[in-house]
Amino acid sequence: MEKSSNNSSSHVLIFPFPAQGHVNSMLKLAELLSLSGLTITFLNTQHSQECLARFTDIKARFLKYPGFRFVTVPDSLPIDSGNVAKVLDALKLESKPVIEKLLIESNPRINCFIVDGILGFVTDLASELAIPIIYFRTISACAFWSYFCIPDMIEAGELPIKGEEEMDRLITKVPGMETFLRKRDLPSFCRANGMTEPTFYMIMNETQQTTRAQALIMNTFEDLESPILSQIRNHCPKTYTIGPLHELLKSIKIRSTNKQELHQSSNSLWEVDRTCIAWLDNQPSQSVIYVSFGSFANLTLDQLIEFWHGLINSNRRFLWVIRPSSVTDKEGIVVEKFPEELQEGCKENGYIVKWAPQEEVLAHKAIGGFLTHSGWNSTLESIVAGVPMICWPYFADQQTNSRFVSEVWKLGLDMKDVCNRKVVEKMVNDLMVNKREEFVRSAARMAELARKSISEGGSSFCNLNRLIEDIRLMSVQTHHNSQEDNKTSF
Ligand SMILES: O=c1ccn([C@@H]2O[C@H](COP(=O)(O)OP(=O)(O)O[C@H]3O[C@H](CO)[C@@H](O)[C@H](O)[C@H]3O)[C@@H](O)[C@H]2O)c(=O)[nH]1
Ligand SMILES: C[C@H]1CC[C@@H]2C(C(=O)O)=CO[C@@H](O)[C@@H]21
Repeated sequence: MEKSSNNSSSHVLIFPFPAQGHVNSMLKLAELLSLSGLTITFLNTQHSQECLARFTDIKARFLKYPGFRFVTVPDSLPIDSGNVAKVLDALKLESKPVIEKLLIESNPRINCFIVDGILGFVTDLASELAIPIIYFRTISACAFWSYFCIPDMIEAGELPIKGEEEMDRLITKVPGMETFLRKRDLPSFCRANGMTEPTFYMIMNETQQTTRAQALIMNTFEDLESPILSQIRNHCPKTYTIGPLHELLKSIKIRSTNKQELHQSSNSLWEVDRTCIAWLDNQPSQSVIYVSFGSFANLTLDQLIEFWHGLINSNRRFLWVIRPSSVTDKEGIVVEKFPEELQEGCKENGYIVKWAPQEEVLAHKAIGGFLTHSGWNSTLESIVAGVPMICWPYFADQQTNSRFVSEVWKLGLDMKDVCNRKVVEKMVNDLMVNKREEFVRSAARMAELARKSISEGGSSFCNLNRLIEDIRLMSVQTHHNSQEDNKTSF
């Protein structure tokens, strides 16, 4: 990546939705842009910033970039999957004055605003000040495209879904997915109970607003989602695919430091328990299934027990991330202490942590499979590591991602809408033993394509350079505009 001698005037404001999957990928983009010499202001909520400061090396890491600074906005509401629309309203209230001040008063002037694709409320503000805005939607292209087609599905009567018996019916109004996308594979908010919620309308509207942005950034790569990307580009012609971002960042950092090995930095909002790496070191090659449901998903105690029996009955080794406060009883009360017999049963073949160094875990030679909620970062991390998946999608984009993992990319099995010990046991054994060969073959092929896309000359590598060049051009343009403004005001 070339550093420009004329960067000082290129100042980018970056603003993620305050949740792990979003902050993680937008920080990676921020680091890539910093490496190219751009000036970056990264806007976090107080809570995200405090967690990052406590549990990661971000302070030291970003100190290396003289043009980089963090700015915080006051906390809104705590994030959970049940109150997304309310969280957004509160975030809007808290962050708008801070953003307005940054856009008007920053020196050097902000000449590009990269905002999370679900925070479109800043678009009017940016456009009033003639500041170019780029959306970064942190989900897959396939999930984005199904959100985008919701108005067409409603018009055709395919939504709302009328009952459970319709769930396996194919959707006809998402171009490119007619042969495999069932109603149950649409983002969870499209389900009967979700469509009455404000979150459904909020996400549908945010997605439609994407066409107002100057450009769209996606953490994906052309070889993975090219037919869907062609559909998206009919509406958002300037779509930069720059994923898998974590691998692109790693390879550019390795190149720029001339080191073969890189100390893995995390962007975790939880404390990472590294003891699991020592445990993995003592396990046979490809023998362990890694189990993690990301940062939003909560399990009921009944579901936890089904997974637990399924894993133990499979006789496979497992490493399981159980986030603090992520299991509740029938009344919705958090369960922190699990039944004794479950803990006993785990001792022989399992290891449990509250939060793992996931990228490193997936790259470990002992890992042979991933039981995942199909969050987009986890899916990409698994693809890069060549690890096949069992998908148990929890909400949002995950329902669509899991369909692509199983039906389109053939990288694993989809356990959507089922949580039963017999099914868990069977799927774990299918993934790890019975059908292993076919999954490992396609996973290795896709990992190779991912690596190609981020290496020099690859699609994501080139798109990142294009993005950087376009941001530099924006700074020339906004500089010119502000001089014109000054002329008229004098
Ligand atoms: O023990 C753990 C568990 C997870 N992670 C990391 O946390 C991130 C989790 O991201 P993701 O897999 O995308 O899941 P969520 O945190 O649930 O992400 C939210 O944001 C994503 C991006 O928009 C969406 O795709 C998801 O559906 C949404 O739930 C990944 O980078 C993981 O490596 C760890 O480091 N350690
Ligand atoms: C808070 C969730 C609602 C939808 C968001 C999203 C998206 O971009 O559509 C992905 O996953 C979740 O983190 C967000």
